[in-house]
Amino acid sequence: MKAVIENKNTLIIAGPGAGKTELLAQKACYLLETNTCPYPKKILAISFKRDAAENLAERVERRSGKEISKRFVSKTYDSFAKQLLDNFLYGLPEKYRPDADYMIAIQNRQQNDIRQAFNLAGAVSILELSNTEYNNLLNERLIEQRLPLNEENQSGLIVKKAWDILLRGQTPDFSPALSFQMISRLAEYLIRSNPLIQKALTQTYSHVFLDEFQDTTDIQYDLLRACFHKSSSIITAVGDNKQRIMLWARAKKDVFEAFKENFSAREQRLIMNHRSAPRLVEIQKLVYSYLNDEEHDVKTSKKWGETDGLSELWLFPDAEREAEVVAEKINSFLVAENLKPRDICILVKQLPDTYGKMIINSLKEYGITARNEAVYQDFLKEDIVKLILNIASCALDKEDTESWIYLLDILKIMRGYNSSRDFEKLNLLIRETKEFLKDIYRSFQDINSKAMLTAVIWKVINFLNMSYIKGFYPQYKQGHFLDELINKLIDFIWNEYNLSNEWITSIENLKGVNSIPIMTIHKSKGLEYDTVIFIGLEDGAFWNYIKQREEDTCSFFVALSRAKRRIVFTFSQDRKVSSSRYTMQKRESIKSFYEILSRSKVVKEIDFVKDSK
Ligand SMILES: Nc1ncnc2c1ncn2[C@@H]1O[C@H](COP(=O)(O)OP(=O)(O)OP(=O)(O)O)[C@@H](O)[C@H]1O
Repeated sequence: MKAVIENKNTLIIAGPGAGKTELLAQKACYLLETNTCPYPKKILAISFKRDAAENLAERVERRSGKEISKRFVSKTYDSFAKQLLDNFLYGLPEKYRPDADYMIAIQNRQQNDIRQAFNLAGAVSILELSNTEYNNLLNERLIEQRLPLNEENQSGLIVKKAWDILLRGQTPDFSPALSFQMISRLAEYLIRSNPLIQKALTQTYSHVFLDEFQDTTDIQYDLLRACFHKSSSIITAVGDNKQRIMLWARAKKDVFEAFKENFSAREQRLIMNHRSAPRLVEIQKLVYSYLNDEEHDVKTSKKWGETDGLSELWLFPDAEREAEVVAEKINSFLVAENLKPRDICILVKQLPDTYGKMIINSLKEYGITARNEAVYQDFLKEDIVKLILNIASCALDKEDTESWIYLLDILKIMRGYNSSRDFEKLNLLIRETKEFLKDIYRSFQDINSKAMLTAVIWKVINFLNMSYIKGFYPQYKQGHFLDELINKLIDFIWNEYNLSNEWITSIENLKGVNSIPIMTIHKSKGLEYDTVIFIGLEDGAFWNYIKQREEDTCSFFVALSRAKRRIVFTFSQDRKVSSSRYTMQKRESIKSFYEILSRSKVVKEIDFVKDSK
């Protein structure tokens, strides 16, 4: 409770399942309902992933209602930085002002865009480097320095020239493209050069929440400092340094210490684990002390009995046998234990398609679907995707009241209607929407081609009205992102329809209601499942363990701590991983993980190798 009502800059450090996210939700409700965040000021919450930002906003809305929670603004770091840049583009000095139509350079494309920009900038000597050195250098060099860049030496000039090309493009065919890291650098420079924007920001947000603070990068930290250092905004950061698995993505190693010092933040600790059953917490404690040295007393929730929690290690001769057994066991979890597909998660260190392929096929024999969630995770959290899918759901299924309420709430706010005043308008809106949904229902029945599905989706968008959409969701104002999302949505729905031949099922399957998610540990951060099956606790999966022992152990910890009641690890003696020529798997370099499992005395080993002989 103390952490909820504390009204000073605070750093809350706590382990997995301690309720860090929950605490932020409770704190938001407390601040808004008691007017400690005085009207019309707002709370800004910044998370790393879209689903985390969304999850937090939903928790606040459920408790305090839609009206009050309008003053709770939950964003990702990327969207926060991008919105600052887009809203105040002209506040940037001309030299660093991007073309207003810049595109987002993402993942593989980012590497190519940046490489091309450097090539165009004439970095001939850099071209002699190896591919990895080259990419590292380019990715680092562009963003390592605060702006403006030092242009006094030759290499600084090349970096600046590459920035110029990425900011404004180069004729004939190189379009302006910025990575999110570049956007954050620009946003930070913008705030630093415009004290009035910084003032407006701190006057808008009386409180700022930072989730998963251990993953904050140096660039994001710079941006936070530029925005809120020495301001009246009160910051609450929550995190766990044992879940620090983003060092490869430039997470700032000393971010806790820096925050305490720069923002005079007080540290508080939570010692509960509300999530995991006691036996699983026993294993977590051992990993914790392996990472930490300090003894740590974690309390578990009273909802569990003392001996609750199951952990098993399954050993296999090869990945085929592994797939058979995993599918058979999952089937029995669903049937005998009455679990739902979304109660189970298949986790992998990386390459979900490679590690999950055979399991997906074996599960099909039981009529169970599993899918690589990376493809859908962020996409399904996009506002426009959720809205269109909800419209499709309530058009196709009259009983779906949840989607109907969701849709009506958004339409009301989009059109600026007030529930207690605009009675007539609201009635008309309800009638119009019902008619429209009937029409959409009929249109769905006639669809027999992708072109017809496209026409129906556009009918929905036109009903919503493009300018209302862009007004309501400012993230879609700039660039081609909205069009890309709509095209992708049409592709996905059409694929699902070709598999099930039934519209309601297609929409449900796309939402993932009926499938078991397969994901990497990175993607599982902040999530929780009754049962977690970690596939491939092998040297091959932790191939860089020797060089990044601490980060990999943190990954192991994150995987372990996603489970509420049961965690299973698999080891297969033979597994083909596409990037390697060798198929024999070992568990020598990660033997400390196995020692921890064995020392905990709660992990049951089941040897399917013997069974197979
Ligand atoms: N005070 C509480 N009482 C009961 N249950 C709680 C409480 N706080 C959190 N929980 C529940 O415990 C689980 C974990 O909470 P939450 O996701 O907030 O933890 P976290 O500290 O953010 O975890 P992680 O760092 O592992 O992602 C959730 O199911 C949540 O609903």
